[in-house]
Amino acid sequence: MSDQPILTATGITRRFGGITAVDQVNLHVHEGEFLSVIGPNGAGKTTLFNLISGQDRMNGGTVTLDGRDITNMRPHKMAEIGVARTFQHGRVFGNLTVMDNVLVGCHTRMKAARSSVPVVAPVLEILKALIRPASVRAEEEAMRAEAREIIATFGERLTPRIDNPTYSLSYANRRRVEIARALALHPRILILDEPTAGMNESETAEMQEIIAGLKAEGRTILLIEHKLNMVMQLSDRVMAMDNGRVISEGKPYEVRNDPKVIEAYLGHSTIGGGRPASGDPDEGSAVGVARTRCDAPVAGQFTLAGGSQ
Ligand SMILES: Nc1ncnc2c1ncn2[C@@H]1O[C@H](COP(=O)(O)OP(=O)(O)OP(=O)(O)O)[C@@H](O)[C@H]1O
Repeated sequence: MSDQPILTATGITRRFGGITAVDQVNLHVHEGEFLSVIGPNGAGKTTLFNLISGQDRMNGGTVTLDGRDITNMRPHKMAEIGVARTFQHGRVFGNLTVMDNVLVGCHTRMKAARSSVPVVAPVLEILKALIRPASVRAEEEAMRAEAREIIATFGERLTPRIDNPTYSLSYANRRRVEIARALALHPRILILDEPTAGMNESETAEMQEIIAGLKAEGRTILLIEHKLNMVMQLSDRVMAMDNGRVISEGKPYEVRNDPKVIEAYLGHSTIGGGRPASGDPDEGSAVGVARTRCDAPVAGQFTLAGGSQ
């Protein structure tokens, strides 16, 4: 792992009306590091990832990638420079085939490498598409070969369905396609938002194996995940959030055993989501909405997940 972080987020803040969903959060990830972000529902994890990857605009703070300021950069530009992400509920192009979804990732990468001279570059692109010289055909074939290789990472789940439209796939398979498309970007950093949400036990185990494989390749990965066993096994470092703030950070077992983290999962009975913008912690309760914790870790998972290393 290198000394310099690839990605650094400093003082990230996002308010929604009176709620501070992400409050002065600092985060850094080193090359080849696997960082997981955990926390109860409404802690601000997805909002934080949305801000880092350009899906949402922050009220304050900065993000740098390889030292370059990418604060509030548009998502397609983020993708071009190697910030690839998947979404909590999975997003694929339903009418495109598995292959074409993955090719979208490849094309984004190629586009980033091409000239962006106004007028001239688009005209050249159109001419090449019409004439299709040998170099273009070779490039397309190379991209298809690469896409097939990436799809093969998911074994027999996707390869037999490579020419099927993704709307016809199972939910789990659509999530696999989403990761395949992200990998086609050759990302500097791969951001996974609950990649196993809605999956059964065996699908979860399979996905964990694939993510472990990506980690073994030395990829830099940011993960949000409620399944703590998975977090414990995959992560180099864990950051726990609650009410928009980082409440604990460190080795997986340190964070898991941190009383503040246990309290965050067990101690709250009400939620307004983020910490009230006024800073008054009692105001959150005033919203008076029951905390939805359908897939949040429960007490048992803290003790089940590997004792007290
Ligand atoms: N677009 C939005 N408009 C208003 N409030 C929002 C918006 N997005 C998020 N929030 C609020 O911000 C807070 C943090 O939400 P966020 O989805 O980031 O939490 P989370 O930790 O990812 O939760 P979960 O684990 O349930 O996905 C919540 O109170 C949520 O209701």
